[in-house]
Amino acid sequence: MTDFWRIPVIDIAALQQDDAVAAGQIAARIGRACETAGFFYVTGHGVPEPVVDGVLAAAAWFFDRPQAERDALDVAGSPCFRGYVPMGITGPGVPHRLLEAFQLMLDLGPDDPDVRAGSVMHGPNRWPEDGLDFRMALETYYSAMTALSDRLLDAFARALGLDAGYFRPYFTKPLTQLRLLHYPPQPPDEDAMGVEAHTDTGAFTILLQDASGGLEVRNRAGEWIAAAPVPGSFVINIGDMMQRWTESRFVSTPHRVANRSGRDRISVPFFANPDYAAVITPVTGDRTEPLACGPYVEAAYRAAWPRAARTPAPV
Ligand SMILES: O=C(O)CCC(=O)C(=O)O
Ligand SMILES: [Fe+2]
Repeated sequence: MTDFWRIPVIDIAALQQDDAVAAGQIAARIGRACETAGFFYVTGHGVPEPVVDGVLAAAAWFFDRPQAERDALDVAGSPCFRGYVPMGITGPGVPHRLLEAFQLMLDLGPDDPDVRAGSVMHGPNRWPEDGLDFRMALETYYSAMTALSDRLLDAFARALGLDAGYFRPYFTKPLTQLRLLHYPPQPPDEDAMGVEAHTDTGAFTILLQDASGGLEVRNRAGEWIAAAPVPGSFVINIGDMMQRWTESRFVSTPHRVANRSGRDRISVPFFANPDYAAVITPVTGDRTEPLACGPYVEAAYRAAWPRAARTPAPV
């Protein structure tokens, strides 16, 4: 497998035009990036700047609220992993993290069939009391990311030699999660990380990072490659599920964050996950067991936020 020492920047503007040849060329570049680094930047993505600025401003507003207000939205009070995750709260065996978060998924009311059935992955989002602008900024951003993720899914499919729409039916009521992350400035002598080395669980991630820097990606030689902020871009990375879906043709690469910028860092990952009911069988062969998406993502969420889901795990 080829190693990498830089993370490619790919202008995907042509994916939005009606030019199959150009789209094919972009898809091929994306495919090569997914096979080597498992990480790439996109520019020319068409997400309006005010939408991006809006979500960063919303995050700054939220993390500036009094601690008591943030705590009122604690994910521990949510039956479905939505809300605020205070600093340092992680699963068993995971070291303290210099990170707090706000997270949401599809916003589903009591009449939704999955909510009625008691699913811990489906339910309502939680919002601060005077947070109408906050909510609008996040919902607008979530829609923009959904549209971008559809275009990326089509590019992944083309890169794999599949029909462009191959992945779409797996993402009709997706378990996709949006998180706002706040990394306070890290004391130089503090050896805790914002996020320690890990791979992402789901299909793929669209990450917005502010100008602080601090994200690093591990190449196969074990060196940490900085994913420095590129203005106007998003960082895309392949997750474990897409690695499995492609029988490791696309790679899920370890990465970590330490905020040594001396100021607060905000990032906004959008974790694209298929539907609860989706069953993933490898696109390139049949050597791997099918994977039931819902239980897999649910198990990862239960491990990450053990206080959040009061409903007992399915047996
Ligand atoms: O904040 C970042 O830049 C990356 C965060 C991350 O890797 C994650 O939340 O999975
Ligand atoms: Fe990650």
